[in-house]
Amino acid sequence: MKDALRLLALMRPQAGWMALAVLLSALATLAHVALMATSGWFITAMALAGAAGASMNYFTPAAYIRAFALVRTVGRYAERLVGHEATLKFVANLRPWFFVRLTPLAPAALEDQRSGDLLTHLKGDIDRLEFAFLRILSPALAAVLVLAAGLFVVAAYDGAMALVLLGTALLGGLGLPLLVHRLGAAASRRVTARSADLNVLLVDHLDGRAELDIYDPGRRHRAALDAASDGLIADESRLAGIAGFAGAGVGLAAQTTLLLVLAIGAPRVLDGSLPGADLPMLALLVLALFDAVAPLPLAFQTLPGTLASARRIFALVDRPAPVPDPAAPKPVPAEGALVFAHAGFTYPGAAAPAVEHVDLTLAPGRRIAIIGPSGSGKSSLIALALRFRAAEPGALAYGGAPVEAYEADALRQRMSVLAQQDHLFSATIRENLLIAAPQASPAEIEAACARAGILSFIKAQPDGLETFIGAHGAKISGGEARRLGLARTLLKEAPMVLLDEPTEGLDADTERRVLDAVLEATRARALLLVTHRMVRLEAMDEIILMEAGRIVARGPPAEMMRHVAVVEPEADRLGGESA
Ligand SMILES: Nc1ncnc2c1ncn2[C@@H]1O[C@H](COP(=O)(O)OP(=O)(O)OP(=O)(O)O)[C@@H](O)[C@H]1O
Repeated sequence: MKDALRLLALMRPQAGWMALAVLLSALATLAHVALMATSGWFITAMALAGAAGASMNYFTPAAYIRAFALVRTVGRYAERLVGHEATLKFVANLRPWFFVRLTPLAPAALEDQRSGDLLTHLKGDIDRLEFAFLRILSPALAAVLVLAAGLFVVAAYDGAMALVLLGTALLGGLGLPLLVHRLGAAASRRVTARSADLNVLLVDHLDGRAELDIYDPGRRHRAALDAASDGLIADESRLAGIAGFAGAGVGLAAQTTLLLVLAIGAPRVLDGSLPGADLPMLALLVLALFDAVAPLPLAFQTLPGTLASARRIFALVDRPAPVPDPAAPKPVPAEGALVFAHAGFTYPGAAAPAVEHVDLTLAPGRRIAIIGPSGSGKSSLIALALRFRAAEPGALAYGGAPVEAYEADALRQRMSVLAQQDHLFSATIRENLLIAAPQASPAEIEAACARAGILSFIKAQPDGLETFIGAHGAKISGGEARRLGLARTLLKEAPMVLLDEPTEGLDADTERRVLDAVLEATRARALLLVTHRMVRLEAMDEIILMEAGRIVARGPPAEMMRHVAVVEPEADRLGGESA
């Protein structure tokens, strides 16, 4: 119920359009009902007049019939137009509403999302919410209006007929939908959950198809995918069966009403208390009224799945942002020192802190290398710098003010970052580069690519910068992808450059050349270099050695190289377990 009310509240800005759509829908259906009733009356009256040899004015009823037909057609058209306008306006608000709430959650609060889950939220769940008005709310409200008007008219002719209509309309319009809801609620909710599960399995299956070929010859993953698909098909078949049963039920209710109206009206026609032409009019009127009832079972059937989608969406957007932005953010200074003051951080649910008591100042022009074994907290420091995570305990400051005083996105504009798992888009090399600097000139692009050691590769491609690199850079090698990511990082003119393992996957020669170029390109900027590899560290101002989240040693290169040599005789293998 809470979810339904919240969904209705989301629709409130479009309430005017939606009310108009409901009114037009009711008007079009009522015009249809009136058309049927008048036609029934007219044909019978003409037949009776003909049989009696009397003459009658057929201009007026014919004019009514034309008018009702016109109103029905124009009404339906206008109802579709206004209904879809209302839905489109709702959609136009709903998607940004979702994105605005989703963006601050990324990446920290979305880590537990399964691959493909977000896609399901965006596609299946949001789509279901979009149609909540057209498929559920509008038919239900229009049916109430149409049936109330129909009952009023029928009651004016015959109370018993009105009671019959009330009973069968309640059966067909409420009893049957409730039964459909009861029979199909679990399946409808399962369809929502199973579509999500199927998407997750499918995305995993496609992403990991090479690993599955190697490690899953028994095709267990494929079997799970098939089982999920079969489950979904079974539920959808069940819902289709129930929908068919409901359609037949509404038809039965309509025909039964027709028969009962005839049974009640026939004696009255015979005793002269009801004009002969009025009986077919009433019979066709009640029959046509069931047009308003027909969509209700499906609306009730759709309801649980729609509410399940609403619940999934609300559960996601209600997650607290890991690092909320301030209400009145300060402008971020163009340059400044990034200071970690006794900073610590523990991942939710983790037994031990990933970062503990870190003091560090990354001032303009300063170069700091962070080294340490795998899992020692190096990347977590970068996550703190980027405000993807908030330090607790301790604090971070930039330009003299706590980082919490700034909007996180604005602060990130001062940084250029090569993440450990840098994302390459399914796009061309040029498009991937321009994400960092949309205005970059061809000369700047070329310079960044040359520094990252990827220029000759790009030039060797038949399509050059227009080469399409595939999903996650699947069409280029790991080392090429790393260098492309680095070129993108160097293209952005930010005062702070944070590089997490920039030369991972490069051979020793290329590594040295690339690092020299990086050091040259970032000469006037602040550089934080996270690395396992002891290459060109002599060019750093400070080297920090981390272990288990703590800084265990720090100092200028000459001193630290000796220290590292003691800590780790094979310095190039700092990532090993023994470090
Ligand atoms: N998103 C996360 N959720 C929970 N724990 C995490 C998460 N990311 C990292 N950790 C844990 O935090 C600790 C520090 O990880 P971090 O990635 O900062 O280490 P690292 O020094 O960068 O390692 P590597 O050199 O292997 O990249 C590790 O124990 C790791 O398992």
